Amino acid sequence: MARYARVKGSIALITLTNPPVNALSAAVRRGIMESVSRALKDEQVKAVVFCGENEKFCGGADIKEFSGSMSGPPLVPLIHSIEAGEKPMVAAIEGVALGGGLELALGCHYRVANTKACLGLPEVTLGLLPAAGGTQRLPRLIGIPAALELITTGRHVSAQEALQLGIVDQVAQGSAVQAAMELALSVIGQPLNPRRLSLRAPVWAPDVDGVCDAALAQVKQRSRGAMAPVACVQAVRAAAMLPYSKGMERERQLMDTLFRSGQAQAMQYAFFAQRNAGKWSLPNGSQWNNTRARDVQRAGVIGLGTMGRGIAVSLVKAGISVVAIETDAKQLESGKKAVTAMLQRDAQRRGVSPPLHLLTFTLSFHQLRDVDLVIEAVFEDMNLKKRVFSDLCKVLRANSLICTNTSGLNVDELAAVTDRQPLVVGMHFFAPAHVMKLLEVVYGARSSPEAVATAMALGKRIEKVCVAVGNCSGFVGNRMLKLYLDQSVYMLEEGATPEQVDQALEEFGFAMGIFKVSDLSGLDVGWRVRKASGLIGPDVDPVKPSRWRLGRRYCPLPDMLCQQGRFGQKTGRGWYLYDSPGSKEAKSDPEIQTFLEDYRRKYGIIPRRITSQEVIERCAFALANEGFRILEDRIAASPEDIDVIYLFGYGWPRHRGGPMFYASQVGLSVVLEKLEHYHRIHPDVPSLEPSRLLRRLVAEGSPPIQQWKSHIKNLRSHL
Ligand SMILES: CCCCCCCCCCCCC[C@H](O)CC(=O)SCCNC(=O)CCNC(=O)[C@H](O)C(C)(C)COP(=O)(O)OP(=O)(O)OC[C@H]1O[C@@H](n2cnc3c(N)ncnc32)[C@H](O)[C@@H]1OP(=O)(O)O
Repeated sequence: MARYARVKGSIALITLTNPPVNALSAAVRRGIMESVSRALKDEQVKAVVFCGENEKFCGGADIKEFSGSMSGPPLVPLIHSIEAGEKPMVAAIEGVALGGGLELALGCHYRVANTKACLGLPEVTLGLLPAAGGTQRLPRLIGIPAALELITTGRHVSAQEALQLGIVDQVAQGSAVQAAMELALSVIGQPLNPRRLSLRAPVWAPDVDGVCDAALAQVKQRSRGAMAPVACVQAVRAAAMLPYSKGMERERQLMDTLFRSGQAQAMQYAFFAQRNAGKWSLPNGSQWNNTRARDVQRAGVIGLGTMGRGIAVSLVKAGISVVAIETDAKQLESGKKAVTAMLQRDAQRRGVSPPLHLLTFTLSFHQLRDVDLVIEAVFEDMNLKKRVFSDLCKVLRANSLICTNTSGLNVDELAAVTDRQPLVVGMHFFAPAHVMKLLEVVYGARSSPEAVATAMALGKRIEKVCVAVGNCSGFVGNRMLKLYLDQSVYMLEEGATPEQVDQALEEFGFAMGIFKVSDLSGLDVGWRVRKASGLIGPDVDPVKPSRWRLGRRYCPLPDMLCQQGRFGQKTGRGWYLYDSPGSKEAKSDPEIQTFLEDYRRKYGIIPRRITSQEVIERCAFALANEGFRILEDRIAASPEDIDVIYLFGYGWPRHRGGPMFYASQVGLSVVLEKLEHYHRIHPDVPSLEPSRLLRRLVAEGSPPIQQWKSHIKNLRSHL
């Protein structure tokens, strides 16, 4: 899996051949080893150039191999043999040089990239560190601070930035391979020791300890509880303090620990889950590779509130013309100002001009007559949305798609008011829509595969991580979220404080606890939904609202907060206190403590101590349990899809893989036992009753998550 050729008389060209990204599988490593040895032996060969097939240098180690028993020549000695070779070795970097790919290039004596190349050490995003010498060679090449930044973030850099940092020696306008061969010819006979990074002394920098300590504090704050960023700092610190061979030992020890950690498994699972989500399938057998998406050149966006603005920005940035509609001139004007400002800020950051010519702002539905697709983003009200949908049918071309950005309303009910049910799908964006990566594409009972394919392709084009899901109340993400929120507020009733619950969740790895997130999103949003669904009405006692509604336990605490005008950050008060409306720093509010104590007294609840373990178990297992029900109901095609939704839409920590992966990692029988335990204590919370699928999987011997899909297929007929 490496091709050897002699070119220009004296150059050995070694081409890595393992499409699509020339990952360093055992076969590729063997191919490189044999080719290097051949080049070193061949007296005609005076220099060696490495490149990758299809203009992609190398995407790094083959991640799939990490989950099996690794065989073939190990990478570290292989790269060492390249560096130690007595002929100049030049890396010709086109496309990507990532992870082990860049480490291979760092083992070469020279590096040439073409203008489109991108380079990086993204191992940290897989729960690992660059363990083929990357943590020792890169600091010796570009210094401690720059290496720390690249290794702890896993950021990709352009060829131009790589040149400025000193990672590459040259950027070629055309072919990097041609340029590398010319460079190779020009350096024949020159001493190689100064080019061998491993021979360089540890890197001196003023106050190395201080720099590393600051980096450590930063990574701990940024990725709570994640081991890999911490290990990356420790390995780079070793490059500053120790000779190369000792630094390599440290790199290896740290990698061993990470490699065996559940976190690395979780993050590698997340890597593949994200890519598999794009390979959607519908219950009728239509799927990503047998359905054609339609081309979308022009789109309409109805409603320029927070969501509509973000959606319009995302579309325009991808080069799609947008007709943006509002019903009232004042709202249209303020929407126009906001969208324009967002595009201008983005363009300024990227040093380009804002694509404002792609935007039309109008009050008239008639301007939509030529669009290929419309995304409705009006207020979350079924009747209003139905009116918009039937109005759209009067002006749209017969073959234009209608998409709704509802966060949980019935897509079939909306489709039923149109003249084109097959062309109606949900596109559930997350706020702010131009920032958040997740898009749930919701297919209804009558949505055509073509409509789903079109929404998925459009989502990909605007750089979203898209997951196709079935139609049910709340779809996947919000259906599960409801139960997570329920558990959180029940724990407040039972004795916890918002601070305790949030702290437990943040220690688990969430960037923000659930109560801080609720304050950020606005408590009035859920209040309105509960009113619309009939959970709150005139028959509810305003003094002592019932804790039992629609046949199950109900916690009125969030409603009571809203009645006090505590809507969260926007009103300066919610579960926490803020200095002023709109400010972001959450402070404990003694009034909330008193409010909770009064509440418990009123209902005769004796508060008890709730541990962090209970918080995590009740929240995470309630989520996973509903995930199992979602799989039973065929609303999600796989546990991976559910996990991707939680990773990209709900801040689930990546080093925990997602709620379904977490359940598999904890052990399905443990999850089952815990749910049985909590359901016994809280029989009035039906969602804690273990799902049938969970019971079945445990009965089947708790297969690994990768096998659930086939078990679900077999089990479904028995359920
Ligand atoms: C028992 C104890 C032992 C402990 C000690 C062990 C020590 C072992 C020493 C190991 C040495 C370490 C070496 C190194 O430091 C480690 C690494 O290199 S880890 C890998 C680092 N590389 C990456 O993280 C890059 C990952 N890939 C990407 O970011 C992107 O794929 C891309 C390269 C930017 C391309 O993006 P796109 O064009 O958008 O394409 P896709 O992302 O859709 O990918 C296409 C296709 O390729 C598959 N793929 C991509 N990269 C890899 C890879 N590195 N390995 C395997 N497969 C890869 C991807 O899954 C897609 O597959 P498909 O979905 O099409 O099937």
